[in-house]
Amino acid sequence: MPQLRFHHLLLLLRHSRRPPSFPFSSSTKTTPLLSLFGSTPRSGTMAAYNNVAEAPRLLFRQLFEKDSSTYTYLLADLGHPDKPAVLVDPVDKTVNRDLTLIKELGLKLIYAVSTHVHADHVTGTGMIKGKMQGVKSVISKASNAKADLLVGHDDKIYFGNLFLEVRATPGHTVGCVTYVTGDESDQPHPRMAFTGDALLIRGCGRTDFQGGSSHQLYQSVHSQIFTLPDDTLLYPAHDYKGFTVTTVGEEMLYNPRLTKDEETFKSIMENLNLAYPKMMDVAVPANLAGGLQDLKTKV
Ligand SMILES: N[C@@H](CCC(=O)N[C@@H](CSS)C(=O)NCC(=O)O)C(=O)O
Ligand SMILES: [Fe+2]
Repeated sequence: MPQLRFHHLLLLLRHSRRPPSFPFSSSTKTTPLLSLFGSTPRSGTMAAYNNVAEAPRLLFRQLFEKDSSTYTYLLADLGHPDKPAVLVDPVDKTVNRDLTLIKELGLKLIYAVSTHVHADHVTGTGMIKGKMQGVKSVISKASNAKADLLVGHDDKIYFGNLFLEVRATPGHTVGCVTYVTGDESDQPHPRMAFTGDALLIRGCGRTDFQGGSSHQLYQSVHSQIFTLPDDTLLYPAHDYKGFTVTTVGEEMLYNPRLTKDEETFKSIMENLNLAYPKMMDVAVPANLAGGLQDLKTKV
């Protein structure tokens, strides 16, 4: 590694300023994107840079449940003294793993949030409430499910100075919502959207049960997700092909269903011929009731 000189540092700082499309702050403070996601800089250059940068504010983890191929997302505001955290779409089978991680990271879980009434697995929200005091479950009012907080379009769910903005995206189910990250701190981060099953990577949720409608889903994605900035990171509730993340720009170019006109989309959706999820008869009633509560096993 060549010796780092003062003008190299200046160059690094200039090139790492946030792109103009990053939302939520007019601050010109520098924030290295790598460190936002917890990566440890290894090179001397990055270490030197890190010495002059602030600690990342947003903690983000993508967690996976293999039987239902479900993603659970952990977000926390590390800039707040309590480190308040939110879990999006926890699964009953992986609640212990998730709560252990939350404890190890010293976070205070305040919300366990669902994107919709899942048909393929039982939500972990009810179980979490029984295991960790003070956690509130959240789902959309339109889902007709039980939870502590019933949210609607444009509501904001705050954790510290960060929040999730609720966007109604019905079509896979009547009550589906997408949660979009927002920030009232002076440290901007890339915008992220948790799309549930409204938008899957190079796909979308099926529309053949739970009040599904291919017309509604098409309108929801085009009006509420494809209108976000192109560089918005999209995180779905499931992936069956090994993908982890996509962007609005990428899906608007390459989604094989949602790039078509609405009539073609409807015809694709009518001909998916998917078997019903194996857990559907157990999962839907349990999730409408807020998830099964198992108070016996504590982490
Ligand atoms: N085989 C799985 C269920 C697969 C499935 O139906 N996935 C849903 C999301 S969970 S409600 C879906 O919308 N899939 C769309 C697609 O194109 O795959 C099981 O038995 O659990
Ligand atoms: Fe679903």
